[in-house]
Amino acid sequence: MLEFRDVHKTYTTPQGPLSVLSGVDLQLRAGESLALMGESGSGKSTLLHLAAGLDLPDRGEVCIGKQSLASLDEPGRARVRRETLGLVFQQFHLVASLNVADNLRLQARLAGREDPAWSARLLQRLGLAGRESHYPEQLSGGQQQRLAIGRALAPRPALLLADEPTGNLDETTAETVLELLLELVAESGSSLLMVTHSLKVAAPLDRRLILRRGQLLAESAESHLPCA
Ligand SMILES: Nc1ncnc2c1ncn2[C@@H]1O[C@H](COP(=O)(O)OP(=O)(O)OP(=O)(O)O)[C@@H](O)[C@H]1O
Repeated sequence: MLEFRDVHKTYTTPQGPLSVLSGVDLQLRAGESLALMGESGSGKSTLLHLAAGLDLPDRGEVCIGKQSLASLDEPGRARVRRETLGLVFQQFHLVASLNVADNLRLQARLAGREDPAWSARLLQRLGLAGRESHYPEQLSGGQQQRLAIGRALAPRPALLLADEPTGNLDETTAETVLELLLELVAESGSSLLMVTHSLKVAAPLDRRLILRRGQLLAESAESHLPCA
């Protein structure tokens, strides 16, 4: 579903080149869920941006399905994002001028895959049935993030990319939102790549990988590393 092959990424900064990823290999199979962990600044968001084709590697290849993202032009990558990916970020990025029902159907409409029965089920499962005509500002933080998750999953994307999706929520709300996210990802049949700082958040996912010094390590390898 998603593959990184020997991916390198270096940013140019006023202080000189900053190498963030140096030889990342990753395979995520259809229906699989993977937590991407690592210290602040280790490159997790960079990796997620490359997976979404929002940025390109300096070396190596990122493929979604059999499609190499670097072989597409920007409109081609935008099409892959629209048709194949769901994105959820720490900030909810809801459209303030659209009500709950219209926010929910936005992504599915853009992907050309509206499914009223699935949308109605999502609304129910998100606890937002009856709130269709409300606007984002009338919802709590947890409700807004549930809506953002529902919007991303409305087209049943092959892959959901989530960057700290519960990072802006209090602990209790975060737990219920995460549980719901995992249930709906399973129902939708999507693969999941989720960035998180939290071992507790990562625990229920199929696999956990840690980004450290530009490379991906299996969770168990972390404890065998020499001191930094
Ligand atoms: N556009 C950019 N130009 C220059 N440096 C960047 C750019 N984007 C990120 N960086 C740097 O690359 C490194 C990795 O950043 P990234 O945001 O991927 O880390 P992260 O693991 O997601 O961090 P956090 O957990 O704090 O969100 C950081 O040192 C950051 O300052």
